[in-house]
Amino acid sequence: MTVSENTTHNIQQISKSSYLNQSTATPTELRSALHLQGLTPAKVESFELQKKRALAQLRSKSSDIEKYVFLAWLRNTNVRLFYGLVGDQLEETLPLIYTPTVGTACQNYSSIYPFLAPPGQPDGLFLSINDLPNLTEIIQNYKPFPQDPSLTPQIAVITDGSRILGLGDLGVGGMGIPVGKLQLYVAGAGIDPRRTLPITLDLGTNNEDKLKDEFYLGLREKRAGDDKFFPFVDAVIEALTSLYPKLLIQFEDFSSEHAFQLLDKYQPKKFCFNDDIQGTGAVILAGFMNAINLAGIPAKDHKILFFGAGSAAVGVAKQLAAYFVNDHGMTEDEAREMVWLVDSKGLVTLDRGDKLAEHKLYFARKDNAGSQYPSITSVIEHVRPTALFGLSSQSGAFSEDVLKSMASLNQRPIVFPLSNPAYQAECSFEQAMIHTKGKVIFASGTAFPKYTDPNTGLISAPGQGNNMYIFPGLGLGGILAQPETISDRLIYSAARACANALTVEERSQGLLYPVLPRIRQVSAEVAAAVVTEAVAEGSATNEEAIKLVKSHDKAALLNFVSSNMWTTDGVQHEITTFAPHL
Ligand SMILES: NC(=O)c1ccc[n+]([C@@H]2O[C@H](COP(=O)([O-])OP(=O)(O)OC[C@H]3O[C@@H](n4cnc5c(N)ncnc54)[C@H](O)[C@@H]3O)[C@@H](O)[C@H]2O)c1
Ligand SMILES: O=C(O)C[C@H](O)C(=O)O
Ligand SMILES: [Mg+2]
Repeated sequence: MTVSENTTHNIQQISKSSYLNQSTATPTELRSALHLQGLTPAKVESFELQKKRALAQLRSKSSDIEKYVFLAWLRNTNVRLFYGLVGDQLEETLPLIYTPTVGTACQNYSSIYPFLAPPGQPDGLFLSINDLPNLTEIIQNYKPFPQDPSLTPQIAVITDGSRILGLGDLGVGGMGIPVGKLQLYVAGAGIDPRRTLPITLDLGTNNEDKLKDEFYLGLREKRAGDDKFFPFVDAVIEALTSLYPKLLIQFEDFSSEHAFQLLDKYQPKKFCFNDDIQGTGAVILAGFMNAINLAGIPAKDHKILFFGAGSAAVGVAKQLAAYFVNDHGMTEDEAREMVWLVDSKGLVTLDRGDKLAEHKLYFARKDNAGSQYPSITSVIEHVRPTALFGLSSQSGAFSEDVLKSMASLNQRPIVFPLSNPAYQAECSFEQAMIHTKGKVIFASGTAFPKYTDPNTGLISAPGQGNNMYIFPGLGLGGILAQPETISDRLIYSAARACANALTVEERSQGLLYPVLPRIRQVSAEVAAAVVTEAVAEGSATNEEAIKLVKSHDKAALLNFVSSNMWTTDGVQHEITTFAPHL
C-alpha cells in the first residue's frame, strides 16, 4: 500500500484498522504521513518476514487452544497477515481455526472471549432475544472494519448454538462456528473478509454446566420455546435482508428439528441454505461418487446404512437418493429403498412403536416384516450394507466388531465416520484400517493422521468428508450468479463439481477428495458449476455471469470466478494445482 493510496483514508482508520494497518511493515514515508514514527520500532519489515514470525510464535504455543486464541487475536488485529499465514499453512492452521480445535474453543468461549480481540473489535454479532425491538439498529452496529458503503456483508453464517458440532448446546459459545466457517469462506473461496458476517443468536441455553458457569457470557436462562424462537428468527432474517438485500444466509448448527423447519420455510423465499443438511449432503455425495468407483460395485447394488438420523444424516440420504434418481435412472421409491437409518432406538421403521420425528419419516423402513433391530450389529446383519456412514456423535460406535463385519461383507467397505470433532467420530482411521485389514474406503468429518502399516511400511491417507469442500464454493457461486434462492439443483451441481475436482494424480492415489492445499481451486470449480447451473435453470441475474456461461468458455468462466477472489495483496493469483497462497 502506498502513501497516495492511503490518503483517502483518515489517519485513525489506517493505524487502528485491523484491515488497513500494516504493523511493522508500514513503509517509512507512510509512518511519517500518518504520524506513526516512534510508535513502532524503526525497522520496516516485509510481509514475508511478518508471516515467518507469526508462524514461529504460533508454533511456540504449547496447546491447540492457545494457538486458537493467538490466531483469533491476529485475525482481529491484522486481517491480511492472518490470512497470509493461513493461506501458506493451510494444513497446519485449518485444524486450529476450524474442526477440531474450534470445538474446544466453543466449549471454552466465555473463558477465552476477552483474549480473542482488542476492545472495540467484535469477534462476531451477538443478537439476544431481548434485542428483538432494536434488531435493525444493533445489526448496523457491527462494523469491524472502517466502513466503505460498498462493503456491505455478502455472507452471514448464523447459529443459535444449540447443536455445535457433536458437542450439543453451547449457547453463545457457538460463535466459534460462524467465525470459523467464514474464515473458510475467505481462505477457501476468496470471499472478502470485510464482507462476512458471523452471527450467534442468544435464546438462552439448556446446558446446565453453562448456566452454572460464573464466566458464561450468554443469557442465563433456559432456551426460549418455539413460540418465541420462530418469531425471533423471522425478525432477524427480515432485518438482515432488508438491510442487505443481496446477503446470502447460511444456517449452521441449529438443532435438527429447527434446522429442517427453517430450511423448509426459507429455502423457497430467501437467498439461503443450511450447511449441515445441504452442504453435508453435497460433500458426502461427492465422496460417495468417487468411492463407488473404488468399491467396484455398481451404484444400484449399494445398500447404505446411516448411523444417526439427524439433520446431517437425512441431508446426506436425500442427496444420495437424488443421485440414484438423476444419474442411475431409478424411481424415487427405488432410490429411497437404498437407505436405512439408525437412531438411538435402532433401525428406523414405521412400526417401531414410537412417534418418529418428521424428518425421519421419509426413509423409515416398512419392509421389516414386524421385526425390530435395536443394535447396530443386528442392523448390519439384517441389511448387509456396502456403505456405513456415522452422523451420530457417538464416539467409538464403529467398534472392532462393526468394522470386521463390514470387511467380511465387502471387498472394499465404505466407512465414513463423519461426526465432529475427531473425538466424537464413530471410529478413527487407524481403527478402520486395522479392523478391515486395510480394505476400507474411508472419510471422516475431521482430519485423522495418515496410517502407516506396521508390516509393509505403506502409508495411507484418509479422506476428509467435511462440508468445507462445498460451502465456500457454493457461497461464491451464489454471490456471482445472484439467484433469488439456492435451489436443490444448485446444491447438486456443487456436489458433482466437487467429485469431479479430483486430479488424475489424486484419483490414482485412491483419494475421495482433493488435497487441502487445493481448496481454492476446488471452490473455483464448485462456484463455476453453481453459476452454470443457475444460468441453466434461469435463476441467475448477474449479466456478466450469464454472458460468460452462454459463451461456453469454461476457462473464461473460471477466470471470472478467480478474479473475484479476494487476496491479501489485491492481486489475482493463478488458480493452478498447488497454489494455495492467498
Ligand atoms: N462431516 C461433516 O461435514 C458434518 C456435517 C454436519 C454434521 N456433522 C456431524 O454429524 C453429527 C450429527 O449432526 P446432526 O446435525 O445430524 O445432529 P443430531 O443431534 O440431529 O443427530 C444425531 C443423531 O444421532 C442419533 N443417535 C444418538 N445417539 C445414538 C446412538 N447411541 N445410536 C444411534 N444413533 C444415535 C440421534 O438419534 C440423532 O438421530 C455431529 O457430530 C456433527 O458434527 C458432520
Ligand atoms: O463444522 C464442521 O466441521 C462440519 C459440520 O458443519 C458440523 O456441524 O459438524
Ligand atoms: Mg455444522
